[in-house]
Amino acid sequence: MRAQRTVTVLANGHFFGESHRASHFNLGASARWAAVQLEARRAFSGSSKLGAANAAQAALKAAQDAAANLTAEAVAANMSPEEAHRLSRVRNIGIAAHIDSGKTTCTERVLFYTGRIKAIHEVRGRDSVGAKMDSMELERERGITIQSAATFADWKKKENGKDETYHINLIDTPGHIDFTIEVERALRVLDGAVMILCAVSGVQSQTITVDRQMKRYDVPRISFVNKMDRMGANPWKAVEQINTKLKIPAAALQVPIGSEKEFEGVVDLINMKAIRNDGQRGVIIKVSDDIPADLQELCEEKRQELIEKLADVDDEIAEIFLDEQTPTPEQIKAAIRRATIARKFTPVLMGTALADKCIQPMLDAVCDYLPNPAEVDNMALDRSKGEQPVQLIPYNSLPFVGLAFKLEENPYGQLTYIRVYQGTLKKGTYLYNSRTGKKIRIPRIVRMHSNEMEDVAEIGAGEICAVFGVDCASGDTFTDGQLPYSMSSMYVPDAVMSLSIKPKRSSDADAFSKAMNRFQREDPTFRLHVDEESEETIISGMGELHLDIYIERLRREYKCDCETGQPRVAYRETITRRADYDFLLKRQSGGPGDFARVMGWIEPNPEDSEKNHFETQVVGGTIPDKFLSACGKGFELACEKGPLLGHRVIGASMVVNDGATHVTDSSDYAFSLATQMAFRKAFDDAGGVVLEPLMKTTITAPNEFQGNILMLMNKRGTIVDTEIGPDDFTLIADCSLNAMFGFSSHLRAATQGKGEFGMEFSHYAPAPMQLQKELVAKYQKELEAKRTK
Ligand SMILES: Nc1nc2c(ncn2[C@@H]2O[C@H](COP(=O)(O)OP(=O)(O)OP(=O)(O)O)[C@@H](O)[C@H]2O)c(=O)[nH]1
Repeated sequence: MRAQRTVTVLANGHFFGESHRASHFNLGASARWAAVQLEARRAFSGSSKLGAANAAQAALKAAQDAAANLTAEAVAANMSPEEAHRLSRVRNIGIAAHIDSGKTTCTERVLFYTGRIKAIHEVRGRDSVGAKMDSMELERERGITIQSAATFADWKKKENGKDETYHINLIDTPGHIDFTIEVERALRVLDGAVMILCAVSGVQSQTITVDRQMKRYDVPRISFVNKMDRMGANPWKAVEQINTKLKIPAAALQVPIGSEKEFEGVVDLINMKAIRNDGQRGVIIKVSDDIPADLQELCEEKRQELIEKLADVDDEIAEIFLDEQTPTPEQIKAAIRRATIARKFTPVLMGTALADKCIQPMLDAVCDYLPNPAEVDNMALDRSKGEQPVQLIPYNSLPFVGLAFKLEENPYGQLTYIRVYQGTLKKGTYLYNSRTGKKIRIPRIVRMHSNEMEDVAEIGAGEICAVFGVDCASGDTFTDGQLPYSMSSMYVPDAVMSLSIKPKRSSDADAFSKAMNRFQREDPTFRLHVDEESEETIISGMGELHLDIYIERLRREYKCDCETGQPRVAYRETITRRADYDFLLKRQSGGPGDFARVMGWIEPNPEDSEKNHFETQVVGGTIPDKFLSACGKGFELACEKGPLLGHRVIGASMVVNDGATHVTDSSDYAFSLATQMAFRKAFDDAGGVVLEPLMKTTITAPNEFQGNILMLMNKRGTIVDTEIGPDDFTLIADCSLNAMFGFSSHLRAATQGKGEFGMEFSHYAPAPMQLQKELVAKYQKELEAKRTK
């Protein structure tokens, strides 16, 4: 008999909750959709008029079955006119970009032009008020966004001579990689995004990270080149880099009128009109035929480029192009919309938020080219059918399905942000948490406007809101109890660094634990554990800034000063060659003993250097199946705490192919333990090494500091790339995290405070031999001290 089993242990980052949302299913059909509508209608009229609960249940089930594998396209194409109209005016969007690109400054203009705020305040502005969306004291002080903030606004837009109002739910996200979870969860629930780029710097390191995140969640985007007023602004470089570095077909929809300080406005290439801002803070948009003569040729050329780019990604434009015809503005707009929603293209707009120019056309583009909630595939997993994906339909009348994507505590209590995917959320009704099965009442629903709230009685399908008094975890799915659905959640990257922490005063212990509970609940990338050996409390997170902010928040919000230890790196351990093992566990101590023999080999996992792999190839039943799963568990346990440093083992493969049992003394426990011991013993023979995280580090500073920075970096890592711009230069290097502790103060000193840097986990690589030796010796000494204690 041959028993074979495979266990895969995720090593680096994981999806929080269940599997990732499915993207596109091609089985959509009008007939199916008609069935959904018919059955859903029957279900609801049946339950209300006839009280025929069973019939309604059956009809609902039929609707659910018909909804399985339906595409968003089919849903949108067959929607009732009222629902279709309601949804066509809803946009759920996020603003994401590299640090300091102007996300918050842009959002401030969006809020002003939509009438949500009465005056504009700047990030780090002289009036010391700060931008609306940076509501946390720390954000205003440091001029950075730490938490994503949600708001909503109504944008009035002229369409065919009529005013049309669009309801925009907007999330402003942080740019620093340390707060990347905020971007992950925002993109998980949003239907579209505005990717902002700096007109001088173009695509930067964090733009690449944000791009990866947008791709992970299949989020369509428009691009906005901001800071057109800056010296050296060059939108064409940004367009080219989106095409080449991000590999997304992109073309500008506009050409700038004037440049740098003289930047006046843009020429809209679709309608060939000049657009300029006028009035106080640019509230008035003037559209005219007044295109400067010296721009005419460039506009023709760039319009042609746009059409050619569209012809590459859109069949209709391709046909027109091949027929040597010129598409109409309507045809161009429709093609941009189709291609953007299909994520085959990103239209590029430009302007300057700080100088109040060209933000309104960007808002128009959000409405014109980003999808409404019915145009996006939003899948749930039907647990009653082995987690078969099923399309959620943003109909108000269907049973409720929503995802809690963010938790936040505010002075009024625990706030849970929910994206409503299907059905209506009503105040006072009950919902079920699909993970815990718990029934909860919704006492209060609010729409968030940064840190302010507006109470509402209900929220329709496709919208975003926050609810009070709901006990749940980030990423939980809620239903009204009728549907056995759960939704995939967001990707949570692994922590890269940690430090020990304790309150300075023992009287602050309560406040400390309260704060820690809250931070962990709100932020899945912030973790806390008590080290078994040292009994210290260890916090871990995405970087120095991330942990710094929490320590500062402890001090400000909980009045709890803390002592912290040296930052520690999240090392990993791995093996470099194959080693065979034959391990016998035989213990007798009076009563029943422990007996297990396991044989096989360990080797580097050839499939994936960051994942572990377990396999059994036992022939003839020398180890029965039930003990083999205990061996698998033993392997997982052994990998959690590596033999060298007690850090996690990654990239190891273990095969058990033979062994022996004892009639009375063999047990799950004995086999699990024997496997752990066998693994530890073989680890040395298999060339065990310590791995350290290498960080992709990007440093930008004015050109005059190039020499200083090169000197700083020579000692710290391998320089991968340098880029010299008109004012600033950028250096990209692979650095060990160890070498980067305290780097911000060195950089400040070397650049008179004008340099900036960002770090992102890149990969694990063997630590220098000397460091490995020191670390192992220190760990063994600690173990020894503990043994003799
Ligand atoms: N010259 C110029 N500066 C701008 C423009 N937009 C924003 N800024 C400035 O750029 C800096 C960063 O702006 P923010 O809006 O905080 O950028 P952000 O992308 O939200 O920043 P993080 O969330 O911390 O990554 C601020 O000093 C702004 O005043 C612009 O159009 N032109």
